[in-house]
Amino acid sequence: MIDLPQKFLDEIRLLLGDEYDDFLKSYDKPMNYGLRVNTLKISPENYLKLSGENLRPVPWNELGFYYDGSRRFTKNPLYHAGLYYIQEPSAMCPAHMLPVEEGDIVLDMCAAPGGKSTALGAKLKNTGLLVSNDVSVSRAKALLKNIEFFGIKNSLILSEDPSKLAGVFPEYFDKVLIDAPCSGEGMFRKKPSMTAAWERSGPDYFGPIQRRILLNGADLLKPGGMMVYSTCTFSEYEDEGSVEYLLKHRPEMSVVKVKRLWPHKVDGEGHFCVLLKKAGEKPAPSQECYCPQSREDLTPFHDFVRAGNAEDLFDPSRLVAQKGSLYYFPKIMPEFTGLRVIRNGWYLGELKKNRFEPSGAFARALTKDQWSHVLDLSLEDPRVIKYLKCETIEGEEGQENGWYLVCAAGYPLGFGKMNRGTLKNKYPVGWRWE
Ligand SMILES: C[S@@+](CC[C@H](N)C(=O)[O-])C[C@H]1O[C@@H](n2cnc3c(N)ncnc32)[C@H](O)[C@@H]1O
Repeated sequence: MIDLPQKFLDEIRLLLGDEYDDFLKSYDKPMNYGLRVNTLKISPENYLKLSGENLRPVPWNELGFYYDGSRRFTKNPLYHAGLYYIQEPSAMCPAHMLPVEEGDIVLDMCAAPGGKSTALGAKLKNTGLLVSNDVSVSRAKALLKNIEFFGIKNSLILSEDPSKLAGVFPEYFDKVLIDAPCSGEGMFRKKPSMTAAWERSGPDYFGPIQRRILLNGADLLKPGGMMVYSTCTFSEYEDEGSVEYLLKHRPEMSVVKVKRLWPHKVDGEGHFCVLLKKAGEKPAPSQECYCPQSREDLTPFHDFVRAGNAEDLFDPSRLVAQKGSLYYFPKIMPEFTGLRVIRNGWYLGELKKNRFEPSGAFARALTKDQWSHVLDLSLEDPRVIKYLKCETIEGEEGQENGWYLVCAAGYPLGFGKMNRGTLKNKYPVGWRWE
């Protein structure tokens, strides 16, 4: 049994009344493990077929499944191909609740490490714009990896304080998600060490932070826009209390629906989500495309994509070179000068002297049929793991020299350069299978 703080227990008893004993018993239940399928790459049905897994669905998200925690689903080529994200089942609720539509401009305000951003990106289907922000630079870097792993091309990753964003992008977003920092009461079962953190910084510490972020979120939202506020805590001060504060100070906001997940009622940890709407008529969609042009020579990139028969994928006016790194900007992009940028657009690779080195993110956002030279390995082929471990592998008989898109079961993992039957590995070292 976890040693729960008495003050926490007293508050829960007050909140739950008759259900208090059931709530306490939930701490003896086994933990739930979940994965969420990446629909940018595969449908849930096809994932189950391809993996051969018989997984129980998560009731509140059709893309989510429970799995047996004694098995490591991260040690799987399909995970490395970005086909799913490992996510606690209750945490699948907030992004699912936000009604994102194709073409929307979406902000994920507290995004790292990317559980909700990857879900929002999948909903956008690489249309519109996904701005994923986290105030912590180190956490924003983990977020970047997950965005790239998923094959999301239309993102702007920032690391800023929400008040700064509100100053730069007033009423710019169609949808905003605030998965706020909180006292984490709903995670005590998953991470018992969080009880000590709660004693140091509990609801009284997080409440004012949440209230400030919520006001900024409302100011960032277009009239007619929608916002989800979520926490993984039970505290009424942090949940309903923060929402009440928002409604009082931003009367144009109203509650559409509320969902509370209790661990004694569902197979998942504690979570609170509320969907809010801002009054007013939605303005015409933004057409702004900020693409700072540079004088760098892009010939090596054009040669590279021509050799792969992939030139048509790119509108040259959206190719942006920044000190030798090449990005493809989304169709919609606001001017972001002065903000701390972790990533702008789809990172394609490095322009070296007379040659181009493709990135892992480039490969991940392609489909197998978008590149002419493919080394497609079956899931059982030992070369898959060798490739993911950044080792040199052999190609297939008769494969000519050049850049190959290495795939597992048809899903891109990364690039490699074939030379006389041997493939030089270009898988990013930071993504290496350990
Ligand atoms: C609950 S976590 C977010 C989890 C994330 N949404 C996911 O699904 O992977 C809360 C995040 O808020 C960030 N954070 C803390 N204070 C913040 C602030 N004042 N503004 C923006 N983000 C903040 C933390 O760095 C942390 O990554």
